[in-house]
Amino acid sequence: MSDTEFYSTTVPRADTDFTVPKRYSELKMIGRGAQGIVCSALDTQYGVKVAIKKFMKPFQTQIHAKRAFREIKLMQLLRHRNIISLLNLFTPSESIDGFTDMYVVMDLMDANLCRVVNTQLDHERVSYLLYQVLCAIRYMHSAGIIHRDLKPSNIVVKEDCSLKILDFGLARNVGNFMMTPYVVTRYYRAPEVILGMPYDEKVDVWASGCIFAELIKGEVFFPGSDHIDQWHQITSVLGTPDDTFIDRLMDTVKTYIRSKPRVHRPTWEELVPDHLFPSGGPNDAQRTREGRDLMSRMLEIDPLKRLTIDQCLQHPYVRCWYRQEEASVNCPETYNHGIDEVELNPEQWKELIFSEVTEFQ
Ligand SMILES: CNC(=O)CN1CCC(Nc2nccc(-c3cnc4ccccn34)n2)CC1
Repeated sequence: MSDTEFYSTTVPRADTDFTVPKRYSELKMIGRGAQGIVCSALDTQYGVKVAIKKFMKPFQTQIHAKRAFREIKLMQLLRHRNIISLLNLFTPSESIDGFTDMYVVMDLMDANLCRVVNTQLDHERVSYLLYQVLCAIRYMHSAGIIHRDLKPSNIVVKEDCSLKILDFGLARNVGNFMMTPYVVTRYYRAPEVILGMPYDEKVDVWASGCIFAELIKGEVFFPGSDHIDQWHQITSVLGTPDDTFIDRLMDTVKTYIRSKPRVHRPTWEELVPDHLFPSGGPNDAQRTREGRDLMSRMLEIDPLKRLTIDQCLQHPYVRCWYRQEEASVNCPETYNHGIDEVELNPEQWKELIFSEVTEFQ
């Protein structure tokens, strides 16, 4: 173990203590993720606030271990201003025998996007938030990663409107059942994922479009109560898709959709009328036209008609923020998805994760 001195502190309201290097002080609980408790802390070495997430026995089950290992591998691989970064990774355990807890240190942000969606934001802020989501997703795609589970609760922001994506979505082939009693949010799932069709990067454009619409409307755009209802919400709002899309579906799904009454396609002016958009500014009317146009091209049911991430970034509504270093930079390495397929027993996961933690620097 490095020469770091550790100390244990009980965190108020958290049902566990944190054993961390002395440099981290003033620990306060700020949230509870799927894998563990998160605290804010002061890093006295650099005089900055950080977030520290504790993983308890991350190797206990295949699901927990895969998710923990994938998270620390991806946090090290993806270096982009709009993706949460790994500042430190440690365990107080001196040897693998005593290894139980792992801690991840990240830059601290002020709130997640859920906090922001029901506030009145001007076009400046909405377009800047959307631009940053698109930059983060484009960068992940350049590393060969499709998020597939983008939603406001795993996006965090600061007062200055800077934004970071907190997690890296679903592993490619792991079924999305969750061992923990966490509700899976389907509001942002693309039609092709709901209908079990082949999917690609466009699923993240759909989710970004849903988040954009939610920022404007101030509530979830397609609030499905379950898997099937999610499809009803989408078709009741956007109308039934045309045959070019339905013809590509599996026969059972094709029959089901054709059995439903056709829903007429409303105009986007009807779907998101002017009064939902920011107004009062000198060019708000123009910005509203641009915003509605981009939203309509991101929320195309047929992925073949939906904009690509790069086309979104070139759209007038967000192009005003365009800078090469964030909007067209590519990840130097691609993610090895083999990690998601490997099946190890808890002891092997324990060794793999322990070596990842102790080798971190
Ligand atoms: C609606 N609730 C909030 O906005 C509470 N926020 C959540 C974000 C947090 N800031 C932050 N900054 C960096 C990483 C994480 C974080 C990383 N994982 C989790 C899990 C749950 C809660 C927070 N996190 N969180 C500050 C309090």
